This record gives sequence, structure tokens and C-alpha cells, in this order.
Amino acid sequence: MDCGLIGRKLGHSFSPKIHSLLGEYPYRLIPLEPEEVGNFLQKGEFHGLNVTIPYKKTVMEYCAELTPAAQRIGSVNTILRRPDGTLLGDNTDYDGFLYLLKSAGAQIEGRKALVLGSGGASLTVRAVISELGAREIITISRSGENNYQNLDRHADAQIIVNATPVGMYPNNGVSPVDLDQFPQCEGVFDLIYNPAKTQLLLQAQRRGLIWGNGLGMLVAQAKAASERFQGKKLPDELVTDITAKLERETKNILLIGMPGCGKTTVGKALAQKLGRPLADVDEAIVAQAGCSIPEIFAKEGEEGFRAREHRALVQIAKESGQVISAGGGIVTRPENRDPMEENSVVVWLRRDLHKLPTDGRPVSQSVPREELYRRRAPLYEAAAQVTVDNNGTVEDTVDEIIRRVMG
Ligand SMILES: Nc1ncnc2c1ncn2[C@@H]1O[C@H](COP(=O)(O)OP(=O)(O)O)[C@@H](O)[C@H]1O
Ligand SMILES: O=C(O)C1=C[C@@H](OP(=O)(O)O)[C@@H](O)[C@H](O)C1
Ligand SMILES: [Mg+2]
Repeated sequence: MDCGLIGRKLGHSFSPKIHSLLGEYPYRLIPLEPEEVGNFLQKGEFHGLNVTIPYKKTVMEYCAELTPAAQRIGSVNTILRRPDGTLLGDNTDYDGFLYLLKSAGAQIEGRKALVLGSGGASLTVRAVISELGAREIITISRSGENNYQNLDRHADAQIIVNATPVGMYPNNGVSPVDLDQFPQCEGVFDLIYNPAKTQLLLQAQRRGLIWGNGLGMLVAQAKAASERFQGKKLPDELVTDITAKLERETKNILLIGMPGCGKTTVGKALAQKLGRPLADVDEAIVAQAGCSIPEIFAKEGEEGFRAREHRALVQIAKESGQVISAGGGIVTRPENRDPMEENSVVVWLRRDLHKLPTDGRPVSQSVPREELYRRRAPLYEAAAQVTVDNNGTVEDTVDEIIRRVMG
């Protein structure tokens, strides 16, 4: 049984990995140029396929039959070869988005929904929301009747779904809309999964709304496709388990804590043990500035250093799957919150104050450690999801972080 994914650019697709966890069948990435698609489908050395951008509509004419979901959405993301050799076009993005809403506990019935974007993903979203009984569905597009200039018409929206690429890696940190414009909003969903939390989702989370990103949707559409490939039902827990696994593997582990508590040292050992790349924010600042941290403080003051630190963090934190050692003062600037939270599990490393060195650390030299700790402990506490003591050996600390973060 040969399966795979066709599309134009498939560089870092998660699909082969997800399908390897869903069943035992070969699943290949098959990048095709537009003129190759027809021939590939007709020649037909495959049992089942997934289809991604830009061919979800192109493939429809090669399918002898379309499922109701594929017809309604007007696009095909899953193709199945039938016993007589003809192709059935289906759409499991529908199942994927349905899962995303259900797993987040969203209530759609009777609600007014705004769908940002008018492309293929938007069609899927609208089909699902309509099926779930939304009261009104408004599509926002750049040049349509309802656009980003007249969002005030829809200030009463209760559900917002981002089906645009705005905020997607590498353009992190921007949002298609400001949620403050929607005081009645209850739930926000973003089809993007890199970063794990777009700026839109960070805003939703801070407001205490129901929210979800596109990773569960990606896994759930793959599971629905895999059920069709394998001709059998798969347990729903597989979706939750695989999503959690991918999340653990892609999220950065970001170390924060008092200056000298061991972020750089533990970070190195942790990265090595996990086989992950290591990024040290202070090292990036020094490399960029071409001089040492005490020199930066002397020339540009703490303000200058913090501005450099923020810029370095923004660049580093948008990459995935790394270990990141921050500088001790990263939590003192509110603008660092979004980049720290978008893609990382934040770990607060604690080491007894009397063990903390102060050399090469201008802040530690000007403020006594106890006083600095008094000011900063609440900030570390608020920023961290996990707290780990670093008073034993470096190896013990590394193992404890792995145990707590990787489950
Ligand atoms: N668990 C540990 N055991 C022994 N020494 C440690 C431990 N953790 C850190 N250190 C030492 O503490 C000093 C400061 O560590 P460093 O990694 O530079 O801290 P930070 O990056 O948090 O400022 C270094 O000399 C380092 O070797
Ligand atoms: O605590 C701070 O304000 C600082 C900590 C240092 O990093 P370490 O925590 O790695 O020493 C470095 O970023 C700079 O000297 C400022
Ligand atoms: Mg350090």
C-alpha cells in the first residue's frame, strides 16, 4: 500500500512523521510541478494520497467521484484509489477542523463567527461552522465587502477563525486583527501551527478565551485520511497523543533565572543530551555587537543592552526545537513576553543565591543578589511553566528538566 503527499513545496512537512505513527504503510513526499500532476494521477502507482497547496482544486477533475464533504468545500485533500482503479476525492481537512473545535470545547451553535481569509482553508472552516449551526458566518478578506477596514461592523463576533497566513513563521509577531475590537468574543482558532501560539492566540489566551492552533487539525486530518487508506477506524486518542508528541518535539525549552544560576551551563548539557541546537541569547548579542556585555553596558547603558536583547530574542525564539539560554534580565521587559511564549516551554532554574557568581555581569555587580532576587522572583515565577532547582550536579538538573518537560 503506497501512500504519500503531493504538493509543490513540501520541504518540512510533518505528514510522513504523523503517518508513520498512524499505521505501517510507506508514505512519501511527492513534490510535483503543475504540468506533472495530471500524468502522476493517471499513471497511478499509489493507493492513497494527500494533496496540499496548490493542487487541492487541480486534482478534482481527475477524480471519478467526490464525497459530499469534498463537493461542499470545493477542494480535495485526500484521494483514494478504488478497486476498479478510479479515484475518489475526499476532504479530511473538514474532519481536522471539526476536531480542532471539539477538542477545545468550542460552542458554535447560535454564534456569530468571523472567518479571516477567503482561500481554500476558509472554505473548509465555513463548511464546518455552518454544519455546527453558527447563526451568522462573515468572511473577512482584504478586498471583499467585509474587510479589515470595516471590522467595526462585526464587533459582536463571538467566534474568530484565522484562515490566513498572517502571523505564520517566519513573519511571527503580527496579527490579522486586534481582539480588543471584539468584546463579545468567546473562542479564537488559528490554522497556523508554527509558531505554536500566534500573536492572535497569545491575545486570546491572555483574555481567558477558548483557543486552539492548527497542529491538532493537521494530525486529525491525517488520522481521517489514514483511516481511509487503511480501511479501518483508528482510536481518537491517537490524535491527542501524536499532537502532544509533536508539540513536545517542536517547542523550545527556554531557560530563565537569576544571573549565574546555570542557564548557559545547563543549556549546553541539555542541548547535547537531547540532540537539539542551542541558542544563548547573550552570545547572540555579543556576536552581533562585536563586543562584550560589560562593554555594551558601558557604551549604551542598560537600555541599549535591553534593546539588543529583545531583538536577539525575537530572532531566536521563532525557530523551533531548540534549547534557549536567556540572560537573567529577559523577564524585566514586557515586550519579551510574546517571543518567550509563542514557541517555548519556559523553565525557571533556581540555584542558591550564595553560589551565584557576579563576574562579567554588570547588573549583578551593581545590585546585591538578595535585592535582585526580591525584585525578580515574581517575574520568573510568572513567566515559567516549570521550575527546576540547580543545586546538585549539572547532569541531575538536565535529567530533571527532561523528566518534567518531555514527560
Ligand atoms: N549544577 C552546577 N554545579 C556546579 N556548578 C554550576 C552548576 N550550574 C552552574 N554552575 C556554575 O555556575 C557558574 C554560572 O553558570 P552560567 O551557566 O554561566 O550561569 P548563567 O548563564 O545562568 O548566568 C558557572 O561557573 C557554572 O559552571
Ligand atoms: O541579569 C541580568 O540583568 C543580566 C544577566 C546576564 O546573563 P546571565 O544571566 O546569563 O548571567 C546578561 O544578560 C547581562 O549581564 C544582564
Ligand atoms: Mg548565561
